[in-house]
Amino acid sequence: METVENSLQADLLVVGFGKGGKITAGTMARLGKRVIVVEQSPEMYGGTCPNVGCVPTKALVHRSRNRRPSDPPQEWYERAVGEVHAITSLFRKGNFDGMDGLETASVLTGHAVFTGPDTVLVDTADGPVTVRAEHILINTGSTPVIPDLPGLRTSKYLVTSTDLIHRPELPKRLAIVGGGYLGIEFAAIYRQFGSEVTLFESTARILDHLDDDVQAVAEKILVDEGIEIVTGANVTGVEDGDGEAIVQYMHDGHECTLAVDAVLAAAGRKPATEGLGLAAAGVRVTARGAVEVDDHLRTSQPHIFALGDVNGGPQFTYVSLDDSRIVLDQLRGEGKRTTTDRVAVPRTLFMTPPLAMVGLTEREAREAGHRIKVSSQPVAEIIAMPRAYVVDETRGVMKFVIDLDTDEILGASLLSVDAQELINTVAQAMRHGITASQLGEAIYTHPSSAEAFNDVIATVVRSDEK
Ligand SMILES: Cc1cc2nc3c(=O)[nH]c(=O)nc-3n(C[C@H](O)[C@H](O)[C@H](O)COP(=O)(O)OP(=O)(O)OC[C@H]3O[C@@H](n4cnc5c(N)ncnc54)[C@H](O)[C@@H]3O)c2cc1C
Ligand SMILES: NC(=O)c1ccc[n+]([C@@H]2O[C@H](COP(=O)([O-])OP(=O)(O)OC[C@H]3O[C@@H](n4cnc5c(N)ncnc54)[C@H](O)[C@@H]3O)[C@@H](O)[C@H]2O)c1
Repeated sequence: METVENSLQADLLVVGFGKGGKITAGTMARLGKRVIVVEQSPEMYGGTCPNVGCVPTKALVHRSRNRRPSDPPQEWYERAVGEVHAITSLFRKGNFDGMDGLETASVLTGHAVFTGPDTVLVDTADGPVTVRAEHILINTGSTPVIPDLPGLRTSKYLVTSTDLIHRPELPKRLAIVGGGYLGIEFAAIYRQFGSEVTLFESTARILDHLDDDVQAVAEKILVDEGIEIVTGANVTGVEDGDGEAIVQYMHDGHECTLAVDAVLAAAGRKPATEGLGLAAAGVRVTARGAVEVDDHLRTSQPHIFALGDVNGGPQFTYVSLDDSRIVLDQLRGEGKRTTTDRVAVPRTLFMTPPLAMVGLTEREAREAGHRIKVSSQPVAEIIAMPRAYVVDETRGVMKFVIDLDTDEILGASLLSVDAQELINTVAQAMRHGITASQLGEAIYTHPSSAEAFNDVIATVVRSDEK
């Protein structure tokens, strides 16, 4: 790297050590390009996912499920938090070493701000450093939305997901504002560790995008685990009391209150563009605060790209990873790959059992004008899948939405043990035109979860056939 009076010159500068930037940076450095990755926090090498997102939360899901009713909640939780920190430290170090150890790459720790279209000022512990680069990637991720409710933002009981997973004290009573991915996952985790959990969701029901049949099974699992779910909730404020917070809300026309030890904000995450100096770089943002990009993830400045949550796309680690494929195709490939190439992008909400989805729901398929048939079975009734009984997890349902005329798999909702793995097989089938019959009549190992497809796809519960 060429250094002149606290300034550095690079071929590629990555602002934010997220997934997509990391993969692009590593690939370009291995090709001999001079690469600098800037990360504002030494606790965040590798970004959200390995430090405070996917990895620690799924490690907590696992540890919460291992707790027996006789295990003391606080002790068990504190040990789990310690174990999870050991995992994230290992991954963080791996991320730093894996990048900084490359011959032509270095990691610079400090907050970055654009000062021009090709320059960024980094506030490092050793003083400011200016980095100039030919290409720049914005990969700064997202930050939690804290709803603007009276008393919430200033409450000393307010926590973000990051705050909560770092605390060794298990909240005895936890209120969660927002019943999306994060809210439901945290509700399930903390309930299983022994907290009393109340989930407030403003829409009329949780998991509203799901078909009624799957939604009902998922909600029942959460309720049976002891999670209090308040839907159509209008949280009107939070007041700090003596050693507790009082959550105020309207429900069914009544003013209600709930005393809790912590209030988790789980009302979505917004692209991290504030204070980045994007105006100085001539990079436009959308009305929702995301970096504006085209299908190739180029910003309004052609040499600057934005990857991951910051570009306003779906907020998943594997989407940030796929963003890196698009950007790498621009930097060293044919430049053909776009975000519109994506087909059948699966999603998993890690409640227990996990809820995984891909493609269209039954409702969406009908709205799109397909003549369909629906194949579905409760997990407990899938004779071809003894694994559910083997691992003692027979809750859930599997559902496929199939085009009646072409046998194309239009979508699937799998609420079952191993669904986070199974959904990838379904998505791959959808991408490559494998029909429902072919997926349903394939040979699978035994006893496994995939063999459920043999039974479920053959079990047609509804059809538009006249
Ligand atoms: C609790 C939780 C659980 C999740 N679980 C899952 C899951 O199971 N599966 C899944 O696919 N997704 C999950 N997600 C979403 C996933 O973590 C994100 O979509 C993904 O990490 C986004 O990656 P990214 O590449 O956009 O950047 P990030 O990984 O968010 O990295 C951005 C980095 O930029 C740094 N940064 C920001 N501003 C600056 C600046 N000005 N200067 C220098 N550095 C800066 C930040 O410190 C951060 O390290 C979860 C998210 C959360 C919060
Ligand atoms: N397993 C995973 O892949 C996973 C896990 C966690 C988070 N994530 C990602 O992180 C992102 C953020 O997750 P999230 O759950 O915070 O966002 P989300 O957008 O999934 O859900 C937010 C929920 O909060 C509700 N809400 C908003 N304001 C409210 C209010 N004032 N009162 C009550 N409810 C309110 C919304 O109706 C919505 O249901 C998601 O987009 C997701 O992609 C992914």
